[in-house]
Amino acid sequence: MQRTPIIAGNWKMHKTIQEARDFVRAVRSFLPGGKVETVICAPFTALAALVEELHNYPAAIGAQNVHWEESGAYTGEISPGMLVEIGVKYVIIGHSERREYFAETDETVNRKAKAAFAHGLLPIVCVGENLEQRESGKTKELVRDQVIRAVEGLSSEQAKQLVIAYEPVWAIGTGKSSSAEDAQEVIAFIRSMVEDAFDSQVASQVRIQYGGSVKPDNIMAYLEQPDIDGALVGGASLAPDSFLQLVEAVRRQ
Ligand SMILES: O=C(CO)COP(=O)(O)O
Repeated sequence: MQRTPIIAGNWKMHKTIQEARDFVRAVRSFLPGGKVETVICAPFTALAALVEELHNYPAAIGAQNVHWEESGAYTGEISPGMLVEIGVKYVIIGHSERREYFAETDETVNRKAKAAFAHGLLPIVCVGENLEQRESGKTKELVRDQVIRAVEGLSSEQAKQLVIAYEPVWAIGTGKSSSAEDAQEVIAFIRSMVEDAFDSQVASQVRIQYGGSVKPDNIMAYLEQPDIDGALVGGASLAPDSFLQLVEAVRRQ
């Protein structure tokens, strides 16, 4: 089963609407279609403008969070239907920054993933260990729990469309990326967890990215690994040049 690699920029809390427009105007005519899927995950305020700017260009837009309810007394939250209404296709769920600073749990990740699928949004579910967990040899145990709990109750059809991002917390924004071999080992393990939870067909179709200090000069090493289907990129997705270099690396793969 050939999986289309997916390169996603996670802008986190960066870029005003105008900055977002300037960015995509600089990159959009260089985006390849077909062999690579390009996604930009932007702050809520910039999403509608990005959808408009990228109309007829080969890139999808993602949000960085979503609530599981469709409406209600949830001050400050955004529902799946609201994102779909403006043309958003993906949503990052369970990023380690949300788990750490905003009390995201495996349970809320699961609720959000189910709600996203129910409304036609595709989740990019983030998992990954922190330094202490890694140093005490708990990486696989932790990642297994996060994956199994995230996919609970999803149908096989939904699970096939899932994107999982393996992002070791100690590698995020630190410049200390995981070695490609270590990332491959954990990502192959995640794929085997998906097989246990569903079946081998689902496991061969689910796309699993690496994230954590990915840059144009190290992305190739990850892409050469058999189970790594692209990258979720923070810092290096913020400048048009480095973003395009990352996309180009995936296209050439
Ligand atoms: O958190 C990340 C993507 O979601 C990774 O961030 P950096 O690429 O800046 O390390």
